[in-house]
This record gives sequence, C-alpha cells and structure tokens, in this order.
Amino acid sequence: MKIFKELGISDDTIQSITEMGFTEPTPIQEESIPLALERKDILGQAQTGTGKTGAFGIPIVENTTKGSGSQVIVLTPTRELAVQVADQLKAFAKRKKLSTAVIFGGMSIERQIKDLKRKPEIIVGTPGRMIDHINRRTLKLDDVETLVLDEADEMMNMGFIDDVKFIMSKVPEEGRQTLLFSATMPRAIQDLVTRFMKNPTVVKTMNQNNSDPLIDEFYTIVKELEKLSVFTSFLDVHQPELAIVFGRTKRRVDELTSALIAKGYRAEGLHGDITQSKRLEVLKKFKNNSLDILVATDVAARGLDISGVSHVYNFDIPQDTESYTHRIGRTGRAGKEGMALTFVNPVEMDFLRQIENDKKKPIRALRPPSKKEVEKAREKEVFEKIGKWLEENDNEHTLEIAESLMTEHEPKAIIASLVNELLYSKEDDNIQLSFEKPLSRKGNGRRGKPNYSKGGQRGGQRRGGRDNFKPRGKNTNKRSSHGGRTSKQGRVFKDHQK
Ligand SMILES: Nc1ncnc2c1ncn2[C@@H]1O[C@H](COP(=O)(O)OP(=O)(O)OP(=O)(O)O)[C@@H](O)[C@H]1O
Ligand SMILES: [Mg+2]
Repeated sequence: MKIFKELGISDDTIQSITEMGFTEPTPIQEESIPLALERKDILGQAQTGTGKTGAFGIPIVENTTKGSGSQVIVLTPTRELAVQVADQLKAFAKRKKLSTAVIFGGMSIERQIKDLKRKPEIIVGTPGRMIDHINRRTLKLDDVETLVLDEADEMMNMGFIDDVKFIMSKVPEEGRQTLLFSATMPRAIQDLVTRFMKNPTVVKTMNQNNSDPLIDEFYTIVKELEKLSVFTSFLDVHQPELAIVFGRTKRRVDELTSALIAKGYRAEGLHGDITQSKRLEVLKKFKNNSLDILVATDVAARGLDISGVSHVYNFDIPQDTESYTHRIGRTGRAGKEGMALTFVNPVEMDFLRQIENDKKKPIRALRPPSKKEVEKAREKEVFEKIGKWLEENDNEHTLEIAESLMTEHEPKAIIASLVNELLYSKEDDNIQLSFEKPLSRKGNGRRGKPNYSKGGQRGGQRRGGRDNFKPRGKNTNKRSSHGGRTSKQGRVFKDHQK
C-alpha cells in the first residue's frame, strides 16, 4: 500500500484530501492516479463505495491550472450525482482554489449561464443540460483537455450515447484525455466506449483484498399483497440508521412513501417526476437525518454516497445484475458494513438466481420476522424512546398536565394508555398498494438489452413514467417525536392508479 505522496500528488492537494479524512489511497486510487496524472486514458472499474470519485478527481485537480479556462468536463447520469461529484472535486481543489460549476436540468439556466461566464476550471453536469449550453454557446469546450464519464455504462443505458458523442466532438482532439469509471462495465459498453478512447488502460480492482464492500446480502420470498406488511415488520426489527428502499416505478415509489408516512415512518420519495428543487431538498433531509427512509426509483441507484445508510431494501427486485449491484452499493461504503434485502415474488426466483450466478455469490434466504419478534422490537423501541423523552423533556406545562391527570387516574393506567397509543396506533392493515406486475421472462424483458442509442431508455422509470400519481400531503408524522400515526392518507391509492 502506497501513500498519496508516492503517487505523485502535490502537498497542496494532499492537504486538502487529508482534511477530508483520506489518509491512504484505496486500491482503485492507487492504480489509477499515476496513470491519470500522465494523461493516459483509463477505463476504471472498482466496487461501489471504494473511492472511484477520488481515482479520477484527485489527478484531474492535480493536472488543472487555475485561470487557464474550463479544462475538465465530468458527465454523470443523474443530477444528484452531478452535485455530489462537484462537491467532492471542490474539496479536492480547496488549496488550489480551482472553481467548479454544476450544470443540470430542472434548475434555472440563467444562474448556470452566469457561473459558466466565469470560466470555471472544472464543469460537472448531466449530458442534456450540457448540450443545451453548448447549443446556446454559453459553454465552449475549446480549453477542455479532460473528459470524465462517471457511471459510463449507465449513461449508455439511458440512451445518452449520441449526447456523449456530441459533447466529445466539441472537445479538441489533440491531447484529449478520457476517463471512464463505473462499478459495472458490461462487455457491450466496453467495446463501445473504447472507440472514443486512445489505447485506454483498463484498471480493474475487483476482488482485491480489502476492496470488497462489506454488504450482507439477503432475500425473502413474499407475495405481492404481503410485501408492505412484511416490509414494515423488517423495518421494525432491523431499526435501520438510514434506509434506502427501491421501487420499480414512480407510482410504486409514491404509493410506498405515502403508506410508510401513514404508518408513522419518516419517509420521502425520490424519482424523476418530482421537481428538481424538491429532489434536492429530500436528499438534503436524508443526509442530515431528518428523514429515516428514502424511497426511490433507480434514479438513486448510482453513485450516491450518503454516510449512515445501514440498510438497502429492494422492495421490487431489480431487473438486472448491474442495477442490483449499484442499488445495494448505497450501503457498505468506505469500509463500513451494510445489509441488503431483496423481496422476491415466488415467480421471480429465476431473476434472483441469475443475480447470484452473475455475482458468483450466494444471497441468503431470510424468513420474515414473526409477529412476536416484531412486537418485541417495537416494545424495545418504545422503551428507548420513552427513556430519551424523559431525558429531553423540560416542558413545565406537561408536568402540570401530568399532575392533573394523576389526580383523576392511576399512574400505571395513564402510562399504559400512552404506551398502547405508541405501540398500536400505527397499525393499519387497510393500506393497499396497487398491484405491481412481477418481472417475467416475456413481459418486462429481463435483461432487456438496452438500446445504445438515444431514445432507448430502459425500464421506463428513468425518464418518462407510467403515471403521475403524486404523494399528497406533507410528512407531518415525525415518528421520533410522537411515534403514532395521525393521518390516514395513503388509503385511497386505488383511486389514483391512472
Ligand atoms: N482514500 C480514501 N480514504 C478514506 N475515504 C475515502 C477514500 N476515498 C474515498 N473515500 C470515501 O469513500 C466513500 C465512497 O467513495 P466514492 O463515492 O468515490 O465511491 P465510488 O467507488 O465512486 O462508489 P459508486 O460505485 O457507488 O459510485 C466516500 O464517502 C469517500 O469520501
Ligand atoms: Mg462513484
């Protein structure tokens, strides 16, 4: 294991990354950084959460000169990822004082135009908005020397190939460096992308010591109608610090979010039909712990790095191994442990076996918790909550209320009634989600070969959607503050199917 200095990184940049808590390079960083510093083209593959952002980010910051125009373009498949990558690059470049701009759709273009006018050395963004700016001539790529495609295979899956080619064609060819990174690199994509590159060096650090994410992987067989109750019973038993739950469609995400809120959980949804400002707000809330459960489509599957995500649930089994790998990779990052649980409809067992085969790793079966286990877990939670509330409560008025209650009732009876509320008021067996068709060999086209051209978006849930069910009402049920369900929203899903 080398240290950063031995990889050829300057003291300035080493200081910046040390402040971020990076003391030694991860395997993909150790191998990629020296090559990237020499301006070699790289096709980099390493597991989720093992520092690929640093593997390209540290050397590009190192090779970039302040005041020499926009020299780096980084493309990402989603807007949230663009923001995150830009933040990380900013931190790498803190000492060098390089300026960074983020360019993505759904937000004011004026502000971005202003940012671009200042010729930031590094520009991060999604392909669509980047092209908008190129066409408006608010972005010129004459000074660009390095192009990075983070989650390259996903950009191809989403049909961005022509967009990427277009952007590429605007970058001066001479001396151009292309860096391509992802945890998954299907063969077809490799063939395709290497055509853009000049003798790329393939850097692969899969299955090296200490580079395997520490994710415990499980599945549970559950019928469609029982999914919701089985899911909440797992939640009650697991008590995740933070959880991400993946649903197959936007409608699914909306319905599941509303159902969880109605049952008293602090959950919010994230998918492509939600306004961009709301999407960013939800992610922020999730990051600063004012939300426990993020319910999302595959829009949150790639690249997002949120510390504290202890559990990933595939409420619906993903349609291919790549999607599975990225989804569960939202936990078990940077050497931390995590747990992933996939719900499998009995008719979807083939899909699970295929994932196991592709990953060459068995996924263990888990039976749903028994009623008794759930009860015990909830009782424990209530016990802990009451202890915490006792410590925190300094509201004199509530003491007065307690005293007057005690003049009329037995203390034990008062407490029992409150505990009863806390334990059982969120039980609502009437909530039903709309039926979601299980994956099938014919129907949903398992491993439905993505179409590597514009318009060939797979799955439908990424861009465009099946319907526009919107969650109603705000999450007012702060589970941690009063534990009970106060609203019955979410019961009327059937009315909103289409
Ligand atoms: N050398 C390092 N030392 C300590 N922590 C690191 C190091 N490199 C990266 N990290 C941290 O590890 C986490 C994961 O890094 P990153 O997001 O770059 O992973 P990734 O490989 O791109 O994952 P994904 O495939 O999900 O995109 C981040 O929180 C990052 O700050
Ligand atoms: Mg990444």
